[in-house]
Amino acid sequence: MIRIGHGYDVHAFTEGEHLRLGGVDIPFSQAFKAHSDGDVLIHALCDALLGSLALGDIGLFYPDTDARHQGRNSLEFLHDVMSKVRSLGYELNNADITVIAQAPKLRPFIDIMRETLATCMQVAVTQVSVKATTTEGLGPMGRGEGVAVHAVVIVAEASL
Ligand SMILES: Nc1ccn([C@@H]2O[C@H](COP(=O)(O)O)[C@@H](O)[C@H]2O)c(=O)n1
Ligand SMILES: C[C@@]1(CO)OP(=O)(O)OP(=O)(O)OC[C@H]1O
Repeated sequence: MIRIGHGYDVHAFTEGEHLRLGGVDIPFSQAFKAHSDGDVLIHALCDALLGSLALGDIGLFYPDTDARHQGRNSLEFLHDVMSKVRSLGYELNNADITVIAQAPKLRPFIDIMRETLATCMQVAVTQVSVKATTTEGLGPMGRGEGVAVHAVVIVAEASL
């Protein structure tokens, strides 16, 4: 059986010197406001993986009321979520992720994000797509108030 999952997350900007996106530190004039490291891309990806198996969402497993998650590297959430997926007998077929950000320009960082995510999930880099788009200046992302991410995954039952 194959199953599809979708995840969506938004984080606002606050003072800082880089953005953590897809497990990569991207130089920028601001950072993400969050309880963890604020990696909005990984949060959306975790929600897509959890959603694909109707397991709930990231806040259910890693609540922002738990001090253990304060400042935590979101790659650890992703690694743990993939373990849950595999423990139920599923493997990731592919993930397609769209980052909505007016700035910074993400193109130079796309491939290292793909490699970082693929390594964390123990899949091939060809199974992980990351794309970026602006909103042509429209809305909160267009005004540079933060970043939104959509993630879609297909998971498939692992063959015996
Ligand atoms: N933060 C971003 C946003 C976009 N890109 C790249 O630019 C292309 C054009 O973006 P539009 O929003 O004008 O369609 C887009 O396809 C991305 O390749 C980017 O690198 N970083
Ligand atoms: C990741 C968690 C936990 O540290 O906090 P944040 O980094 O604030 O991220 P968010 O996507 O708002 O919610 C999930 C939280 O449980």
